[in-house]
Amino acid sequence: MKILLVDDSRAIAMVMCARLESFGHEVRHAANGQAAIDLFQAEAIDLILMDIEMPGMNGFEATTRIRALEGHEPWAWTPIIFVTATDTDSNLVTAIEAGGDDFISKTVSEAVLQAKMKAMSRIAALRSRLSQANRKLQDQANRDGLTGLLNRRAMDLQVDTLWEQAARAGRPFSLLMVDVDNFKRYNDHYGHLAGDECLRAVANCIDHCVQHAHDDRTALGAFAARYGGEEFAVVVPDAAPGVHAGLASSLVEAVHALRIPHEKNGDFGVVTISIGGACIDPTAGHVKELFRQADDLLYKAKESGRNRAEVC
Ligand SMILES: Nc1nc2c(ncn2[C@@H]2O[C@H](COP(=O)(O)OP(=O)(O)OP(=O)(O)O)[C@@H](O)[C@H]2O)c(=O)[nH]1
Repeated sequence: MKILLVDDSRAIAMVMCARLESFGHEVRHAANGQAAIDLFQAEAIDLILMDIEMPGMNGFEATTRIRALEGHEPWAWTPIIFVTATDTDSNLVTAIEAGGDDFISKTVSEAVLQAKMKAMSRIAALRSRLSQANRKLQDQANRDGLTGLLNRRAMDLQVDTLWEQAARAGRPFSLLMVDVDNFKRYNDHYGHLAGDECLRAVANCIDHCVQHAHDDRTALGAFAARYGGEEFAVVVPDAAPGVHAGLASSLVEAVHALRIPHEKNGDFGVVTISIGGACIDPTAGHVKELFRQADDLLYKAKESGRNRAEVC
């Protein structure tokens, strides 16, 4: 384990370091609370042994601050054991209240010190596995099972946040509604499984283009989501004028260029998409208005012959 030892006494720290290193641990030493926080932020620490009385920031305050830092990351938790010369009841209570997990005396025997750390590292490992599993679950809950894009629920949540940010910054907000053309006929002709495969390929193509626009900074922060069925949404939260129109055209071209056969898609002969795109000033309208405008324009793109984008 990488252990952060926080103690203002150089002599005690040297003895402790030697003991811990003899158990096979890697030790970092901080001489006060602030130095401990700096080291905690700079390195991946597995366990903290925290002194209480120190000049400047004491161990209780350092612990409270470390817990606050961990609060920004769901499920983050580093075991903190207070090590003190005065193991009074009130010190113990304050230590636990500050976010500490255990309390040992500076004169603790080697066997007890080693056993305590073993127990804490076991809990920390369990917690870390739980945290990974939760992150994975959270990610799965946000993704559409077929295409791997963000699902509608996750998109709605992101749009709410990004919309408010754009309103505060006075930036325009764009949305593209993307729909696969004559997709019912595709399913009817090639079968539902082939339809699934086709949706995956189209989603992948859209995602790739949008990611590219994000990476080359023409549409920073843009992302694609599966809106439902054979419909996708592309959110462009920070677009310079005309960016959403350019992105819409490139999506139409890119999906056409996939050349996925679709005999029942009019004269096109391949899978195509239609797009309705809108851009509005968030301070002057409601997000529902953005979706309504994009939907109306998607309808217009369908009416005008499909395989095209209608954008305002
Ligand atoms: N294979 C497959 N089909 C889906 C999925 N979700 C929706 N669909 C199908 O998508 C089709 C959409 O049909 P419509 O809404 O009539 O639209 P369309 O045939 O694409 O016609 P236009 O939009 O007017 O070009 C329906 O047949 C749905 O069953 C899916 O996950 N997999």
